[in-house]
Amino acid sequence: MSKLRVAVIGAKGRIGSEAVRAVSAADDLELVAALGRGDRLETLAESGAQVVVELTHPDSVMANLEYCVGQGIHAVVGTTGWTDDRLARLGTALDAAPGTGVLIAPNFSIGAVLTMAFAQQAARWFESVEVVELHHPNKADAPSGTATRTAQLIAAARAAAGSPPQPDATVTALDGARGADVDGVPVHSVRLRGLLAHQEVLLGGEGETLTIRHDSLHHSSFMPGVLLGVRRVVHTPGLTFGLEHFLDLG
Ligand SMILES: NC(=O)C1=CN([C@@H]2O[C@H](COP(=O)(O)OP(=O)(O)OC[C@H]3O[C@@H](n4cnc5c(N)ncnc54)[C@H](OP(=O)(O)O)[C@@H]3O)[C@@H](O)[C@H]2O)C=CC1
Ligand SMILES: O=C(O)C1=N[C@H](C(=O)O)C[C@H](O)C1
Repeated sequence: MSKLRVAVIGAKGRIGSEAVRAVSAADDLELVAALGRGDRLETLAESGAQVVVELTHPDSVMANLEYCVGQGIHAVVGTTGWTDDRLARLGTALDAAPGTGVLIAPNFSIGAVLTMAFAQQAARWFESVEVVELHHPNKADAPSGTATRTAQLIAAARAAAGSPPQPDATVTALDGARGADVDGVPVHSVRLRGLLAHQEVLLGGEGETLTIRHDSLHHSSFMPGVLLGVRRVVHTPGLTFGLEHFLDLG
């Protein structure tokens, strides 16, 4: 059986270098290109890459994906910074490239995907819910893509259940004290040396609280999800948002 030809963009980065190792070690995959900043995107087509793993920066990801989709190269994307406008632009590019698949995964780790699913499930049963994400201080963006997605899923679940807005009697506050408002869910971002990627979803009701916490302690936590994405995206045309669509969560 021929191996799937895979390239990594952002190959020298924290997660990109781990992805290079994981792809190289997989028996059914062949690493055909590993691009860093300044390298020519044309290398991707020249190398015969079938799937690109995009792990760069919110300022770089759109141009990289537009090139890949234009060439009919499938993509697995971990880079953050997804807005409705960007998703619409990517959708337009994909419409012109039938058969090409793109997976955008706000988080590749199974624990983080489950955290989002559990939070979505729990959200309607509690009056209050807030998200706290904690990351290393070299992270480019805040809030994290995972926290933004978690808050959006929580808000959608509450809206579907007809939950009222959550109570908050704050009348005076320093700017930022109540976090960022993502669809009505407060999201708080901590940047601290020594951390990698962590998230807590705090839910509160009358006389009880529930905390759902996930910790990524090493970039290897993201690799089973990256490899699953690579293997599945070639059979999944169009845009898939969230690794949960490639998992049977029951
Ligand atoms: N979905 C998930 O599970 C995960 C997602 N991420 C996300 O992945 C992204 C990268 O994170 P991280 O590895 O920590 O960041 P790093 O800064 O460590 O790595 C990014 C790498 O991409 C390079 N780069 C930037 N632009 C380009 C470009 N146009 N072409 C080629 N290479 C480029 C950077 O080069 P230079 O240093 O010169 O700028 C750097 O080497 C972030 O958006 C992060 O949030 C991270 C972990 C898990
Ligand atoms: O930058 C990181 O490190 C991470 N980024 C992703 C995010 O913004 O959610 C995934 C994970 O949290 C690690």
